[in-house]
Amino acid sequence: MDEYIGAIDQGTTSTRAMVFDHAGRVLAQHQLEHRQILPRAGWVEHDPVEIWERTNDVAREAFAGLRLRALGITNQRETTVVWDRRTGRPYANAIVWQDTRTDRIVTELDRDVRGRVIRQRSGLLPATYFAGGKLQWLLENVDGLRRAALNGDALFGTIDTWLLWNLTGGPDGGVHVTDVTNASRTMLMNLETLQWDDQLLRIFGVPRAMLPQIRPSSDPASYGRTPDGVPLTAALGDQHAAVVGQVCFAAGEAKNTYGTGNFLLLNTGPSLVRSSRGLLTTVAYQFAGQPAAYALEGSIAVTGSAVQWLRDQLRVIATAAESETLASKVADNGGMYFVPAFSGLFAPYWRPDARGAIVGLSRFNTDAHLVRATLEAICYQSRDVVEAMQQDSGVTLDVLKVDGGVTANDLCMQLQADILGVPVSRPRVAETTALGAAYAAGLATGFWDSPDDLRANWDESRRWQPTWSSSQRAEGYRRWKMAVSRALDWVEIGAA
Ligand SMILES: Nc1ncnc2c1ncn2[C@@H]1O[C@H](COP(=O)(O)OP(=O)(O)O)[C@@H](O)[C@H]1O
Ligand SMILES: O=P(O)(O)OC[C@H](O)CO
Repeated sequence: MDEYIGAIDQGTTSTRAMVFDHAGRVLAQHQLEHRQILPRAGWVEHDPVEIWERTNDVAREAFAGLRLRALGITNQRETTVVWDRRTGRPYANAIVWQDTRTDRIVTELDRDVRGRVIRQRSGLLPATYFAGGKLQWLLENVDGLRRAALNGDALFGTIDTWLLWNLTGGPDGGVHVTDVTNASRTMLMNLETLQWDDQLLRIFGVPRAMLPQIRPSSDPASYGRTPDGVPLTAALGDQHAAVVGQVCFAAGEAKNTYGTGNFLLLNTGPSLVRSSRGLLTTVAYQFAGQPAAYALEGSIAVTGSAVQWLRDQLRVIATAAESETLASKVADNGGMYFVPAFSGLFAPYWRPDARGAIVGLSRFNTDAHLVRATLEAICYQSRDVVEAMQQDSGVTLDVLKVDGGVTANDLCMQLQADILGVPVSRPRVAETTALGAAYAAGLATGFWDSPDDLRANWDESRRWQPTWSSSQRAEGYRRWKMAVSRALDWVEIGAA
């Protein structure tokens, strides 16, 4: 019987299980959404038990009848779970990466020397986005949690850790591990030693006893086996998995993933590049027995989720795909710009005080202009991070490799090429996140021999060339920057 590699991709909006063959082709897949719990303005939660159940459901469907040589896990990053090691019950809902309840915590940290320590040691910056502040909030607000953490009963994990612990037996001996890419998003790991950092743990008041062990992203020995005996040989954050899936193994190679948010990562090789323009330094991946590869990252909080907002809250479209048909009815944005700063603005601005703004409205505007402005906002935000990345790294992109759910939208990809002035290239398998987790798992078991083996699997399905004149591009970007300035200084952090 032939053998394949399985992947579980636990994303912000849905969970997918996929099976790949040696050529990187998809053999089977199944996907299920889970609830977005929005208890207050700015709060976003997931039910960890629901996520675990969805994971089981999609795995059962996709893996049925197929023999798996190994399984890789990839996940939404930063989302924070705490649970009881004796029962497996979460102490609270998971706090999702988009949640802004920690804005006061991080704003205070940035006012003194602690902000500098966080930047220097973790490669990140004080922001609501990362796990450290979320864990501090839980320790301060959930009754009995700090005591349970100190005596070793409470465990912390990002979603990789939560799934791996459950997959390997839960209260009956489940492994409590994370990988180096997920750990690099907590504000608790030292980016040079790749270990938890005592000074960072002190800043956030986090007891060491609740933390998982940090392991390489691809490793035959780190992650145990599923109840069916399939070796779990890889775990990595979804954006890092997409770097692997897009075979960006050389320094200077980059990809942009368009999902709930957008995440542009540039591989910088074994050297750690620090940004002076609002990008993050992060671990790209680490294969067992090798040094880590680092990346510069531009994270954008709201892109595909703005399309979801049009669908679910405003109801101007019935499906995400309809955004393309409606936006195609108009030739341009009709003067309208939409800055979807629902969680403040992430890279390169890092402004928790920003909120969504629609500007330039006149009576002429229609729902089609709003939808087109939403697609343009996805692309303008990407241009902001590309500009910062090119200046910080000295690398000039001659093509942008893209993937993720939004890249199904051909109009949006054409707009991206027009707004950037650079061709945009989509691979045959746009599910590069799951593919990257499968690659990392397969490399650990010898299913693939080396990263070079994987390059041969990458194949372009479509390329978009820029069509706008340079003056049109410059004028559009100038207006976008004006729109961004209108979205700032809205939330008065610290005001009662
Ligand atoms: N045709 C489309 N046009 C625009 N956005 C789309 C389209 N199809 C899906 N999306 C958006 O893509 C996102 C889902 O992409 P996906 O890569 O599955 O995200 P995630 O991994 O964050 O769950 C959703 O936010 C959805 O609104
Ligand atoms: O689940 P996605 O694809 O929206 O990715 C979320 C990111 O990992 C958040 O940092």
